[in-house]
Amino acid sequence: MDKADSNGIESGVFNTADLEEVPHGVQRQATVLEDYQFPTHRLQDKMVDDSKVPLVIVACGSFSPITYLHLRMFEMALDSIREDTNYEVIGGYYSPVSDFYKKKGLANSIHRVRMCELACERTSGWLMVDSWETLQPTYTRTALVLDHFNQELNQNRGGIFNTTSKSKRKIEIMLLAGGDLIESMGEPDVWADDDLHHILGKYGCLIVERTGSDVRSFLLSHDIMYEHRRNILVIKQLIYNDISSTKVRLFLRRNMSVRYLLPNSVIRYIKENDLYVHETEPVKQVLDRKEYR
Ligand SMILES: Nc1ncnc2c1ncn2[C@@H]1O[C@H](COP(=O)(O)OP(=O)(O)OP(=O)(O)O)[C@@H](O)[C@H]1O
Ligand SMILES: NC(=O)c1ccc[n+]([C@@H]2O[C@H](COP(=O)(O)O)[C@@H](O)[C@H]2O)c1
Repeated sequence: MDKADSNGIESGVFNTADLEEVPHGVQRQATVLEDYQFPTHRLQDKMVDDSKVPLVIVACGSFSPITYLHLRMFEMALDSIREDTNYEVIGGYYSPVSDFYKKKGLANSIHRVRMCELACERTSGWLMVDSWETLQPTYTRTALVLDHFNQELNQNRGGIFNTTSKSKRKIEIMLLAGGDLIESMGEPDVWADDDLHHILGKYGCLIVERTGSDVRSFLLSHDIMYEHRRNILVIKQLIYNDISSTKVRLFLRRNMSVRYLLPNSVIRYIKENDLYVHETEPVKQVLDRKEYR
């Protein structure tokens, strides 16, 4: 079997996503904690290649709204992992941040989770959304979000079966993030040092380079990042994609087209629920952000 085919996610096992316009039921997440169940409907339950290390990728963020860039990040990660590592990717999750994060432009989490669900179910064959973070009574730090995934995957499920289904192995978990999120780790009072050691030491990070930012120099300059550099994989964007949720929100407010920036199903959901059009995020602030300079 060709190496590229040895991963279930790439071999077609997961490539069964319907086309966007084909109506079909979309797996829905709980909206209250009592009903919560960890989503596993697209999680590979058995290794394809025992010589590899099983890996689940988790992307934390606002996703207000989710765009094609957020979807592409996972595909770029998959390519880099196949090329440069010995991991077998067995699943990918979005974990939208809770409403307590109180960032500008954050639509209600029920909407953000739903938009991620539509995007995953209608455009991907392997991505899922976990609403656990949004259902917590307070804001949850990213280190604890990764612990939740570890609890679900390794403690509650006991890991993943090897090819013969006779024994189970521990699943590794890595945080997928853009260069800007990583650079925020160098800003004072945003991340606790203990959390950074926990995230980078116990788990690891896949960093998608962002246009105009030099992630490698940043990693070199940051002591904690440098210490854990072997757990960090920098993913080069070979086709630059800089779709911005902030700008999408601005376009919606100005009644401009956002087609081909995000899936049609998400655009339809935004229109149906009248999202973002009445926002008051200052336009100057939107355009002043570092990435637009
Ligand atoms: N242009 C980009 N290149 C690489 N990664 C990106 C880019 N834009 C966003 N990301 C990454 O996507 C993830 C989710 O981002 P998030 O939704 O929190 O912010 P955002 O996409 O910058 O949106 P907003 O405009 O609302 O701040 C983060 O890890 C972020 O670093
Ligand atoms: N201390 C922390 O755990 C910490 C700090 C900043 C951002 N984050 C996370 O990063 C993600 C993106 O945040 P921003 O949109 O602010 O870049 C969110 O999921 C947020 O929870 C975590």
